[in-house]
Amino acid sequence: MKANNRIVLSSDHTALQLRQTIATHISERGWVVVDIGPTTAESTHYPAHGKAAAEFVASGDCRFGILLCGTGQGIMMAANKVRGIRCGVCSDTFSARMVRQHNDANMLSLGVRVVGEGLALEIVDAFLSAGFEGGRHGTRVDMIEAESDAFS
Ligand SMILES: O=C(CO)[C@H](O)[C@H](O)COP(=O)(O)O
Repeated sequence: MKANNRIVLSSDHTALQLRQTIATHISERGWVVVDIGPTTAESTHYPAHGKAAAEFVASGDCRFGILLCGTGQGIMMAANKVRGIRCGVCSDTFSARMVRQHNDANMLSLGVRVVGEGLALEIVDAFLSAGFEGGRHGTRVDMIEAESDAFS
């Protein structure tokens, strides 16, 4: 398994510029960026990009993933279809911290049509600097990961 300082980045056509800004920002902070595109602003389909990025995280190739689309919602939904992925959309730093501390999220999704660049970078920093608290939150995350009959 590769070192877990790797972060996979992807987006749809709406977010190429912010994706590049985030890539620069996190690489300056010591993360190894695995940017899987897309590389042109041609209209594309977020489910494919969300799934592709999620597979890098689910396989252990990357520790975290950061996804972007217009709202962050669609690409988050696609990522969460991949087993082992816990991806949250965040538009504020509190949620970004809590989705790590309480939900052990391994992917962050951002809406480029929702948050500006400065806030997006603060959200990324909040997400990456927070750690999972475990304990009762671990029990709940285990329930998410268990077969669906765990809820009955
Ligand atoms: O936010 C998104 C999905 O949740 C997409 O980025 C958005 O739907 C793309 O829209 P358009 O094709 O009009 O640029």
